[in-house]
Amino acid sequence: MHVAPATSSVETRFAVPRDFAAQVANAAQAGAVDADELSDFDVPGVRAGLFAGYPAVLIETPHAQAAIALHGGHLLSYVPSGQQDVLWMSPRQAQLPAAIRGGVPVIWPYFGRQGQAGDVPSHGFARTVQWRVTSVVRDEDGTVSLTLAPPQHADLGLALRMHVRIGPALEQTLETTNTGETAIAFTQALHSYFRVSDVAAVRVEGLDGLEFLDKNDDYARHTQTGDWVLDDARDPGRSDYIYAEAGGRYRLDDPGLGRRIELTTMGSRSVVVWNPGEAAAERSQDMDQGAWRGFLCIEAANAGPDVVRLAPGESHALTQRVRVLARDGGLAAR
Ligand SMILES: O=P(O)(O)OC[C@H]1O[C@@H](O)[C@H](O)[C@@H](O)[C@@H]1O
Repeated sequence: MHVAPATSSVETRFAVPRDFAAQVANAAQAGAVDADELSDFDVPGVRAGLFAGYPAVLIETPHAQAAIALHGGHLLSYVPSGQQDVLWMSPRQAQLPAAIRGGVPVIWPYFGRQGQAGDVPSHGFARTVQWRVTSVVRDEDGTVSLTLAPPQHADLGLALRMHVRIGPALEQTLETTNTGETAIAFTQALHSYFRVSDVAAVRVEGLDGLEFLDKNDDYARHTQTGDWVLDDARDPGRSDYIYAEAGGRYRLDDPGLGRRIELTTMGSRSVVVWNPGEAAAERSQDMDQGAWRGFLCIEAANAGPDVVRLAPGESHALTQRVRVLARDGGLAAR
C-alpha cells in the first residue's frame, strides 16, 4: 500500500529563513572554536581543539571523552573510557559549510524534505550553520553537560536548543520552542552514525512487528519481521526505513566489536534505520570505497506520520540516551 510521508493537512511548509544564506556563508568562514569563550565557563576537561580536522569542543570526563563541532552542533565522537568510539566519522573531511558526514547530524525542523517545497536544503537548517555554546556545567561525578544553540531565525517561528551530557551514558536532547503566534508542525532527527564492525553482520533489536515506510519503495508500508538486518530478503543490501509508533528502546548487536549499543529515546515516536548500501555509497562524494560497511544510522526521530505540533509558547523535547553494553547484557568492560 502506498502512503504519503506526511499525513496531515496542517503540515508546516518552511520558507528558507531570510538570514539563512548569510549564516551558511559565515559557517564556511568560521575558524577555531573560541578558547576564551569556553574558558569563561571555567569547567575543567572542556577545551577548544580539533577533531577529525574540524574545529571542535573537546570534552574529557572520568567516564568518557567526546568532541562536538560548532558547525551544525555536530557531535563527532563519544568514547566511553577504555572503549572504542560509539560513532563513525567519514575520513573524507567535508568542505564547510557542507554537512559533516558521520557523528550525529542534527536534522531540524524537517526530516529529509518531508512536507516541504523543493527549494529547501535536505534535512533542515541546523546542520550547515555555526552554533554556539551557551552553557557548560560539571556534576560532582565529573559528568559534563553542555547546551548549544544554532542562530535563531526571526521568521522561522521555532527556536532550538540542544543539551548534551557526556557521562557513563551519552544523553542528547533537542528542545524546540514555538516562538511565533501560530501553531507549527515540524519533524526532526538525531541522525546518529553508529560505528560497527560490518553493517552486514549486525542486527537491531526492538523493531520486530513494527510497520515501516520504505523510502526506497516510494514510502510503501511494510511490517518488520524479527530483528533488522541489512540483507533483508525484500530489500537486500540497503535500508531507508522509517518505523512509526516505535517503542523507544533499541539494541544494536555487533558481534564483531563485541558490544551492544543500547539506544533509548523519549519524545520520539519514530526511528529511522539507514544505510545506503554499496551502490549508493559508491556515488557519494564524502565516503571512501567500502566505508558504508562501517556504520549504521539509527535515527531517533519524529518523522513520517510522527509530526510534532506545537501551539505558540509550547516546547517539545526529543531525547536519546546511548549506552554501550557487553554482549552478555552488562555494561561493557573497560
Ligand atoms: O545525504 P544526507 O542528506 O545526509 O542524507 C542521508 C540519509 O539520511 C536519512 O535520514 C534519510 O532517510 C535518507 O533518505 C538519506 O539518504
